[in-house]
Amino acid sequence: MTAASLVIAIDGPAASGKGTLARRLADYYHLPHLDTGLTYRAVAHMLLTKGWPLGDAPHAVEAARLVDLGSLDRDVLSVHAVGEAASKIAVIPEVRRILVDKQRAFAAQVSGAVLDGRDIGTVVCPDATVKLYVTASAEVRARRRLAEIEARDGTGDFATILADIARRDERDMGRADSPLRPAADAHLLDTSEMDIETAFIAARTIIDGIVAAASES
Ligand SMILES: Nc1ncnc2c1ncn2[C@@H]1O[C@H](COP(=O)(O)OP(=O)(O)OP(=O)(O)O)[C@@H](O)[C@H]1O
Ligand SMILES: Nc1ccn([C@@H]2O[C@H](COP(=O)(O)O)[C@@H](O)[C@H]2O)c(=O)n1
Repeated sequence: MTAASLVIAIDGPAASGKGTLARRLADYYHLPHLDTGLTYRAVAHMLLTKGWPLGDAPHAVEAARLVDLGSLDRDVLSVHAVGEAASKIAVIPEVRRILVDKQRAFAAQVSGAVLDGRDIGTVVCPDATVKLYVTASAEVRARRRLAEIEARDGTGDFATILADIARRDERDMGRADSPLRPAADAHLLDTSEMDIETAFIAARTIIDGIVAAASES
């Protein structure tokens, strides 16, 4: 195996730190990165902008077809309401099928890629070189999210954020199509007691071990 075929699949619940880790790993291994959550957010954002109900499957499918991976605007899509809406449209199977096709095309680049989301190791890239399932307790995740919000605009309520995270977990883990769960061959990374640097080193240790073992075989 060469670095050219390195596909790193990262899954985990909301605010577990998978995006932060994915960006660090992509930079370190010189790989393109796709935050697949942004693709679901883009669909939700289109529906919200047009005033269409989130349960309106035909319009959601139309919006999914229009998603352009090169034009995902993190600043616009990262607002809380869009994330909530994204987890509601993410239950629509046809929307998932369209977005998964686009995500697979991204993963198929000659260089390899890093993708993070909820179903990367289980559905999008079942043959990924390395699968990581990043998690942390709901309380730790809520604390991190609160710190992030406070750093941005100075306001946030821990209990509300914790309730949001619990609701999002329930929706993402409980849906019928592609529920969030670790792939059978995923490496679990519980970062509850790790800072960002420690989690990054732990992930690299796993990845480098897999790459080295594959190059010896
Ligand atoms: N190991 C860590 N220790 C402390 N803070 C962390 C750690 N990992 C990530 N963070 C911080 O936690 C917050 C959430 O991280 P991040 O956005 O990467 O999570 P995520 O899993 O991608 O979330 P989402 O799926 O909701 O987009 C960020 O503010 C990030 O800086
Ligand atoms: N592979 C994925 C990625 C995301 N989702 C859904 O989108 C919501 C928003 O994701 P963020 O990571 O940007 O917070 C998320 O709650 C999921 O419902 C998905 O289903 N599959």
